[in-house]
Amino acid sequence: MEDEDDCPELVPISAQPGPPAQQIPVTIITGYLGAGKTTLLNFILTEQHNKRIAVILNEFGEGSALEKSLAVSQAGELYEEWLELRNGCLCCSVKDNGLKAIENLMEKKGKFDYILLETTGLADPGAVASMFWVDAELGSDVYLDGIVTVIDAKYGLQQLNEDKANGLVNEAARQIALADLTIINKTDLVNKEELNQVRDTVRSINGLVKIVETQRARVDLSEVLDLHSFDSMDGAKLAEKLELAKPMRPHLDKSILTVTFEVAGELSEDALNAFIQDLLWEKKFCNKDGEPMTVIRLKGVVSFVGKAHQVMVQGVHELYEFNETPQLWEENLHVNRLVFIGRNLDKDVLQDHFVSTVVLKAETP
Ligand SMILES: Nc1nc2c(ncn2[C@@H]2O[C@H](COP(=O)(O)OP(=O)(O)OP(=O)(O)O)[C@@H](O)[C@H]2O)c(=O)[nH]1
Ligand SMILES: [Zn+2]
Repeated sequence: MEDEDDCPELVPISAQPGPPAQQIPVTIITGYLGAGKTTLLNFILTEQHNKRIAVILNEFGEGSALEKSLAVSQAGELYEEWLELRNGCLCCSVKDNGLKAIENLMEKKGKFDYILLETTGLADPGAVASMFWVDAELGSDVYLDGIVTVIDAKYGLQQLNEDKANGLVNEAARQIALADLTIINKTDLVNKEELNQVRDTVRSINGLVKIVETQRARVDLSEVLDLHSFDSMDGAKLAEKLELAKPMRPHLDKSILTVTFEVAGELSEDALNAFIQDLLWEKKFCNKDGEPMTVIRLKGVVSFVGKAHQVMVQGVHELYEFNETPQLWEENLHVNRLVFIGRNLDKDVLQDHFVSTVVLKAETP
């Protein structure tokens, strides 16, 4: 990790619990082509609310120098601003230009309360998410609040089932895997059975995700904004969410699924770092068929030896961090809860390895 050539994004970061008060939340809105992302953004922008919401639309065309429209809404009124992105790709340019532009704009126009960022239908929201996540830790004005994935009730299943060449992960499934909230939209186009199937499939991929169902993406704003999915406020909710994540049979071939386990005891922080790095970076773990495990999203609440407070684990692709939460452990009740969303995951392999290498002081609950 001292190696300058290493990608700096791979360095684990420890930070203070919760977002600093002055930071502005960013919610990433993703979803396959035509699912209803723009419909959702337009709905949010024109709804009456007391927030000044800025929207970044990532719908760029060809070419190098680009201007992007930045819609800002306040109390149902829309303003439009332009921000310049030099490279065609939002992922590469937003870090330098996009955030700068947002900061400049806020200097001119006053602070926004909220930023929504729509990614293109085929984008990997993980790439965009990790960028904001790291930047927030570097003292940026913004922090990542959550990833919202819109799925088409009628065509979503088909999109999730599409096989990708070379064993690549299907984008639609990846978007569901990373989601903190999934909006199943266009429920007017399906019957109850079809809707159940979509819901079950979403749940089988991502055992933690919150699901809402909409027509024309009309959703209660409180369901979408301020999810706090990446800060320590999420830790307390994890036990609750795990109740949802009952083991489900995968619906799709080679599909992404959720694996969770609970292990009582206190952990070695170094060993957990090694375990996660072997899993995320080195891809050392394989399932029983010898296929390497790929983790797309990782969450957990863990107990480190000598730490009275619960520690939240968060991971997106190869980036992860530990955050100490304000929550204290009860004596002899250190229940470590871990959630992995990804491909070729085998619970027994993961749990056995975790128990034998990471747990320092075991407990029998
Ligand atoms: N029947 C029906 N159509 C909808 C609903 N929501 C959105 N649409 C339509 O679906 C189409 C696609 O919606 P968009 O909001 O543009 O989808 P998007 O995800 O932003 O699409 P891209 O940016 O092209 O990936 C539009 O014609 C919408 O009017 C719905 O609930 N029911
Ligand atoms: Zn759109």
